[in-house]
Amino acid sequence: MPSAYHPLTEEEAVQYVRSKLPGFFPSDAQLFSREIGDGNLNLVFRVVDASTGRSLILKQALPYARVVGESWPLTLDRARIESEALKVQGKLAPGLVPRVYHSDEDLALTVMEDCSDHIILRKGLIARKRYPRLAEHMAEFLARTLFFTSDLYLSPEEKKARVRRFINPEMCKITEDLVFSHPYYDADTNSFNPLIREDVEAVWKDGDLRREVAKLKESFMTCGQALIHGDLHTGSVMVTEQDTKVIDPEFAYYGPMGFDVGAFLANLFLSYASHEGQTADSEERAAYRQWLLRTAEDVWNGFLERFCRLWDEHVKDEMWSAPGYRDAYILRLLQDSAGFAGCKMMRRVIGLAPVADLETIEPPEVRAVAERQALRIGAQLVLRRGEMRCIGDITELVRREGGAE
Ligand SMILES: Nc1ncnc2c1ncn2[C@@H]1O[C@H](COP(=O)(O)OP(=O)(O)O)[C@@H](O)[C@H]1O
Ligand SMILES: CSC[C@H]1O[C@H](OP(=O)(O)O)[C@H](O)[C@@H]1O
Repeated sequence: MPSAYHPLTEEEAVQYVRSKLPGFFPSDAQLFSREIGDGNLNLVFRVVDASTGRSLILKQALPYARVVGESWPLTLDRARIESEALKVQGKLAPGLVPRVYHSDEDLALTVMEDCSDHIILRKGLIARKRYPRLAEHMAEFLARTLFFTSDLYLSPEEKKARVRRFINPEMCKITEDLVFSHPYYDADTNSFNPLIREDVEAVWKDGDLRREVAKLKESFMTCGQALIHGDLHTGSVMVTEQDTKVIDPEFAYYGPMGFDVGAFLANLFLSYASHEGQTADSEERAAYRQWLLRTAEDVWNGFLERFCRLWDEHVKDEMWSAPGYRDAYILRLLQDSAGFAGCKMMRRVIGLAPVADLETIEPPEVRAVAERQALRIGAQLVLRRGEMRCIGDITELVRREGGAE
């Protein structure tokens, strides 16, 4: 750990900002600081000038996982990765991530644009809000960040230099454990609704499912296709009706593109399952579920259109231009996305770090209905990913497996 490192207090966050970003606030401004972090890992301070309302976010990594405590030590290098990834993404997808004002490797922190006029997408989805521009923005973010960081665009030398910069072994290990291993056996970290124990035990005994998840785990560990966000769930996206910001890329590394696409789709499908479990008016609930699936389709179709356009404009390598290669690449990406989406759904039902979409459903009997749906959808996405030919096949599967029991 760098000797200068210590976790800041709210007061120290103010002093830090005054000394390192002297022009940001007037020197006589009265600054207020509050720690607002609600994620699993880090401190997040919001510093505000009360008289003008001008503000910023200072995010600092702790040397352990906040959600567990000091017994789970964690690399501070994730703050460097997050800062660098935000800068790369900000260049490739301008306006779709918070601007970085300042980074400090010794204190493991990033000072960035305050997006507090946005809300965390997961909260919006729980409240059944619709976001008309979300699909377009996510399609743009995914297409541009994945295409321009891959071998399709970069020279082999530049690509490998970037792979080196974004080696992120400790954060990848968390995903390898929590997404691809622990949910598939009786691991200590698992935590699930006791009412679905039979369904969870069926997952643990399902040899076909475990074999297919093992293949996806191998792909996560070995396929360095592009600089991926690495944790693109709906808690990592902040929204207004008109705007979208992707935050929190501390899990970024060179991995399979389908892991990002799949993560986002998975969280729309988790929301889909969660609205089955709610007790609100059924017509409104059904209409909202349709909006979620339409959004998933629009994300993929928007992504596909942009990705193909970028391919046609920028791909120069003789071999990447071989007949049928682009279509084969995209089909594999769709099928990978389906498989990764399945894993990301099952981990949120069985493993550590559940999602509020499901966790907040009361009583537990109603929650269990939604959780079983999520498990069924997740398992079928993994098992049948090779049959998926277009996004409609995926949403059809979600509709079928997400029906009443
Ligand atoms: N740039 C930002 N602007 C406004 N709020 C933010 C910003 N970054 C993070 N937050 C708030 O802090 C919370 C935790 O941030 P996040 O980056 O997800 O932390 P963690 O890595 O611990 O999960 C978010 O849910 C959001 O409420
Ligand atoms: C102990 S880390 C668990 C879990 O938390 C991360 O999410 P976030 O930082 O957005 O809260 C990530 O999904 C990890 O798998």
